[in-house]
Amino acid sequence: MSRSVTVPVLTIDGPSGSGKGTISRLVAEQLGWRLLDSGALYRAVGYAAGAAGLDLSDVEAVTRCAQSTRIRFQPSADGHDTRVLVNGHDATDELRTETAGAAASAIASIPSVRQALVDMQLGFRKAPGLVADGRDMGTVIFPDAAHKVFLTASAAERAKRRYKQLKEKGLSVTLSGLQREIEARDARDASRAVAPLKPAADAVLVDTTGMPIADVVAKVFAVVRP
Ligand SMILES: Nc1ncnc2c1ncn2[C@@H]1O[C@H](COP(=O)(O)OP(=O)(O)O)[C@@H](O)[C@H]1O
Ligand SMILES: Nc1ccn([C@H]2C[C@H](O)[C@@H](COP(=O)(O)OP(=O)(O)O)O2)c(=O)n1
Repeated sequence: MSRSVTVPVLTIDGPSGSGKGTISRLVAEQLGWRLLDSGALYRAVGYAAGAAGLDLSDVEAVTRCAQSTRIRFQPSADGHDTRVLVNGHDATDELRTETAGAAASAIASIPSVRQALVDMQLGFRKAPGLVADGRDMGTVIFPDAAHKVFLTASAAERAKRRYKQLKEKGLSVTLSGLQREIEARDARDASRAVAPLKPAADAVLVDTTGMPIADVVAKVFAVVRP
């Protein structure tokens, strides 16, 4: 058995806007564990492919892009958030847009792109533990994780959360447009042949509709420290 397998992992999967990023960050802080934002990797590849002018359906070109894109997570100067550097460029703000989410979802349906990102994701598993946020953390990347959670919320609530979040960032979005985009992205993520969005058989399902963030954190924390 390799050493990394003994490092505990909490996987947090779920659809867009279910709270994965928020809850993962808070629970990782409480546990003192590392954090893997796997969605940022797919967003970074989608962004790099777009910046290089690639056709996102060109499987070979996008796969080469996934294999060669340098992605680095770095604490911001004030230490309050994490910046994502893509080939040396701070692309954090561009990566959070719904356009970047849609590009990520498109390239994430290519099996060889997913394969290209496996080792990088496994490399985050280091002591004292890892909280891994994504779509296939509990099913494909860390199937042996001791703790698995699948977060959900109604599509209407997830769209409202995303609307508020993007508005606060000064982006021009509409609630109805966002709900359509989120539902289209979830449908694509859930229906793809490889590593579709679905709960692991041994995941604890948490419906966060109407549930305050602190309550979700407490519920997820209790999965690891009952
Ligand atoms: N339980 C909750 N109640 C209200 N707002 C939430 C809740 N969980 C997350 N949010 C907010 O919703 C937005 C999207 O959450 P995020 O963690 O980015 O979701 P995901 O990573 O699943 O896409 C953020 O602005 C976050 O603060
Ligand atoms: N483990 C993962 C993480 C993300 N993806 C794909 C599918 C998602 O629609 C996009 C963006 O993921 P991300 O978690 O950043 O998106 P949300 O914050 O949930 O809206 O990437 C994936 O296929 N597998």
